Amino acid sequence: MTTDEARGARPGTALPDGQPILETRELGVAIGGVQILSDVSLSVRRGEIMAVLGPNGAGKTTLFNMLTGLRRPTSGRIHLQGRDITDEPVFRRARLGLARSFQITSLFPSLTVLENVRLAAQAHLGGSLALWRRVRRTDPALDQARAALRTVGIADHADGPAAALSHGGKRKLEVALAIVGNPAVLILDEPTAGMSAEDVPELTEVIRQVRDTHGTTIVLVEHRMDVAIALADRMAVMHHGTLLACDTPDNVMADQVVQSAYLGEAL
Ligand SMILES: Nc1ncnc2c1ncn2[C@@H]1O[C@H](COP(=O)(O)OP(=O)(O)OP(=O)(O)O)[C@@H](O)[C@H]1O
Repeated sequence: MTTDEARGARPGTALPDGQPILETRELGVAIGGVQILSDVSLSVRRGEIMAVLGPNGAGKTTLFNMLTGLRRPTSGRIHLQGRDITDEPVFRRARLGLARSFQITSLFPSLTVLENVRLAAQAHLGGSLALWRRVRRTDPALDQARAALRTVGIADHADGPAAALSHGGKRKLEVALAIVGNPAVLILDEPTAGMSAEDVPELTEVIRQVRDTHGTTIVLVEHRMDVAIALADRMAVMHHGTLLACDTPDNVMADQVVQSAYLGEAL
């Protein structure tokens, strides 16, 4: 474990507010000789919510995969809290403070909601994953799990099976699993995907709560413009594998280049 990792659950908090916490520099990736992403230089400030959006095929998922370590870029670098993480595997990025949303499929459906989050907390704390271990008077993993469930607003469902949660409840559980280690940066891949329109405002409020109560920097990959506008301090618009604009929602919406990129493209 490095000094940064040993410093605790939120490594590198020495950077002041507003400073870049996550940066890509001239990031590119070619797959099978085809350039999928080119020259993406994105700077995410500490404590902001940034939405990455763009039409289908713009390169959002590819960028998400490179930030989280699932895919290696073929050019450019990625920096987290001033440290080059381009070649770091997923688990080391997590230890350095970068968390990503989990898929619903990674839940244990027959375990309770609380047990699911407690397992994630134990993994972060580096302890045993045994559910049957003796219950101690103080269990940091359990405390962290309960706190995460309160933040996302599903504490009332803690003792019920994860499988019994509604779709919206499961999306909140995904957020709880991702925040349980108190990450410095949280990357969410289309957090509202598959949700009914009436459930969306509640989840966007949960995401805002995570930032407001924990100061977590949040990058969400989104293709719903309404969600991005409602949540984001800044929006990064991708188009054909390049970064077209990165600015406040108002400025992005007024940007002629962005408008023409979206004309003729189904959102
Ligand atoms: N493994 C791959 N092999 C070949 N081409 C790929 C691969 N992965 C992605 N692409 C291509 O790269 C481009 C960007 O894809 P990506 O999935 O990143 O876009 P996206 O913005 O996430 O799209 P969507 O909103 O539809 O999910 C697309 O043209 C896609 O076909």
